[in-house]
Amino acid sequence: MSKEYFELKIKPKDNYELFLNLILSLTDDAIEENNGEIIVRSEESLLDFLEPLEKFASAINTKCEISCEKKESIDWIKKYQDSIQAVEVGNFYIRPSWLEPKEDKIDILIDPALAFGSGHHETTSSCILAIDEFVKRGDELLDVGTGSGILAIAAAKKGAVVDVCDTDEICIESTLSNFELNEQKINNSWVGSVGFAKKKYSVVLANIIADVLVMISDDLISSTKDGGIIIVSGILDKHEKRVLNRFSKLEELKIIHKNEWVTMVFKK
Ligand SMILES: C[S@@+](CC[C@H](N)C(=O)[O-])C[C@H]1O[C@@H](n2cnc3c(N)ncnc32)[C@H](O)[C@@H]1O
Repeated sequence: MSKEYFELKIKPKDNYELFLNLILSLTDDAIEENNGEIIVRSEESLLDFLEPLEKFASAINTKCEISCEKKESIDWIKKYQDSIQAVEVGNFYIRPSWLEPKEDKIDILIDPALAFGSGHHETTSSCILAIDEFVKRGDELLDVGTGSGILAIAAAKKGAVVDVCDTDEICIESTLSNFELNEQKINNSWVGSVGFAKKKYSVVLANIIADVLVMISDDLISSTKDGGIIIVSGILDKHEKRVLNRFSKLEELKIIHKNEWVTMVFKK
């Protein structure tokens, strides 16, 4: 991509069609028409157009504003990519594929997409810290509301055997492709919630809003093995007590507060 381009602007008082036809006959570059103004942009110089256009305007006795400016090109893709930052959470480094991995960190690749879960949100990063602390090699784990699959990928990288579910089909598609991108294996996945689980897990994760957690709390508990771990997040602190009440029969292992968000870890 060239660093500069030329922008030619022609705004005739009248005889607009005559100017437009002339421009169309002079250039193959794309032409923008905007409120009676004709704009041509090109990486080639358009300065040579100035004189003929001025002569044409005078020949047909039409007032016309004509200008040609050299402008700096903007690499929009690079600008967009620069706006997406990698994020470091405990031992994990979560990055888009155009950034380099970080030495001594567990690498997670997530490219921006429609599904939630880039690692930047407080709830996701708190869950990752909880996974780092409580998930062990060989754990059988269910990630409920997997979104981009980021938490399940973190758990798989710690050696867990992971199942995922989400009520949104796009999230399951996104999770499957992110598992491939991260060269990780997924054991099972389904569109739907924890109610469709066919076995009990040693770890059950759910980063969903408080109202949904309250609604599915019995299913989350019954899908967890005795002695297993439940990690729930997505809870605004004003709903903390309400969610805690639903898990009050379990042992409370850890409560993580990050800004106004709460993450809870229980043992069944
Ligand atoms: C906040 S996102 C969490 C994404 C990812 N796990 C993370 O931690 O970044 C919540 C996800 O839960 C899904 N979801 C909402 N209600 C659900 C339910 N009842 N059962 C399963 N998934 C649900 C949404 O589609 C969304 O993908």
